[in-house]
Amino acid sequence: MPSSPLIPVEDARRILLERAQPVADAEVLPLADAQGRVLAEDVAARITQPPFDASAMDGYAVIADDATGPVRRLIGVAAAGDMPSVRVTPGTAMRIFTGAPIPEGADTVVIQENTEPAGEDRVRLVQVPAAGANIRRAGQDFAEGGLLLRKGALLDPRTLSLAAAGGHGTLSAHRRPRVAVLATGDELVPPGTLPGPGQISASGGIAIEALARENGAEVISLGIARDNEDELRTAIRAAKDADVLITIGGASVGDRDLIRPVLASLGVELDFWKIAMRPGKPLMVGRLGAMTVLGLPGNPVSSFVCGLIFVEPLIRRLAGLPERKRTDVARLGVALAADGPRLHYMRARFTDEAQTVVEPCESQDSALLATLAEAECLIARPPHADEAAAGETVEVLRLDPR
Ligand SMILES: Nc1nc2c(c(=O)[nH]1)N[C@H]1C(S)=C(S)[C@@H](COP(=O)(O)OP(=O)(O)OC[C@H]3O[C@@H](n4cnc5c(N)ncnc54)[C@H](O)[C@@H]3O)O[C@H]1N2
Ligand code: MOO
Repeated sequence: MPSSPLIPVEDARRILLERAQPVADAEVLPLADAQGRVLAEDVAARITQPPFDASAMDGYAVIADDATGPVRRLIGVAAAGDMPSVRVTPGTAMRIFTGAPIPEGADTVVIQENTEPAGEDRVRLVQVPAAGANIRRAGQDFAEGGLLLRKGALLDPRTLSLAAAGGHGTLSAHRRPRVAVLATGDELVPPGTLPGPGQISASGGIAIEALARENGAEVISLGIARDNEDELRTAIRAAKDADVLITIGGASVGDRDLIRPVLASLGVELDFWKIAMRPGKPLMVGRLGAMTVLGLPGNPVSSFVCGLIFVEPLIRRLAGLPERKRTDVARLGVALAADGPRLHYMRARFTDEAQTVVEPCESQDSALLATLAEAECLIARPPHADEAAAGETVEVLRLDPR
């Protein structure tokens, strides 16, 4: 049976990504639940921060240019949470703590290390800084009504903290893209179930689900379906609310590779099937209404590499997140043979501390997960690349971008 032409990886990515529109729906969420999401609208400060002139240090609030001399009479204590009611006048000082409002009249704070006791209710100022020192001015951070965060901002620890400081307990964030994942194959048993004769553990789904979550998706796990058209159709129908359906396995040309006919029977329009990529050749991409459908190959390294190259950027686009930069360059520690017609992603490790020299793992068989787990990057060998000598520069994809 003749094989269909393989489409280049870059063309396949373009076709997949140019159609993907960020999820428009938004929901109002408590700050903690909004983590990792993208802000759906501009956010203005509800309050001014700091709300009052506040001391930045523990010490004494005084008048800097006070001609009465270094010894000041103590007139009270200002602690964080208090509003001091007494005014600092020439010759006086108020004990003050970090975060407390500056009392009226005072214009500087002398840190306590630069003072010493001078009898009952008196303090000697050993060194007085210029007026304004150690004071955080009201509104220095932001002012009520000012723009705090722009629509599209990633809600991460820093932006969540800023929103909280600005008086927000909830934020309007975009819904996470919903990604349904279905593993297929009569031979698969769920992780944790010991395989019987002829069976293997379904390891591919957990990787794709984890990768999807890591990139901002909500995962709908559809479990494992047998190689049976009716069972596959029923499982796939359960993905009807998903933005993306990912199947694993059954993508190739064997008699039990049923994904393509099953997707077609459900009305999925295929954009392409089979790409010039190794591993990952049998990848198929299509659409069912607004849902993007990806049929990943079954070999777990193949499905994972397809996950990195296609699933990750797709989900990030849908989630409104910027592309994750994985590409880098490194020098080869060993020579490589010429490449075949497919872009070859070779599991590899860096051999130096600085991660500038790379060597491929010994076996590149796409069923071997131990080499995937120990790999640090994938060497990307372009289709038909000539032999490469040790020392040549190659493109790599970092598995854990730094
Ligand atoms: N005659 C040809 N045979 C194959 C070709 C080809 O072009 N011509 N392509 C090969 C390539 S490349 C790949 S990749 C595989 C992919 O095939 P399928 O997508 O149909 O995958 P399966 O046959 O269902 O499974 C392949 C392999 O992976 C195991 N598997 C399946 N699902 C999982 C899972 N969730 N977790 C772990 N392992 C899984 C399955 O047991 C098989 O061992 O086809 C080649 N064949
Ligand atoms: O392309 Mo398959 O994914 O080589 O193993």
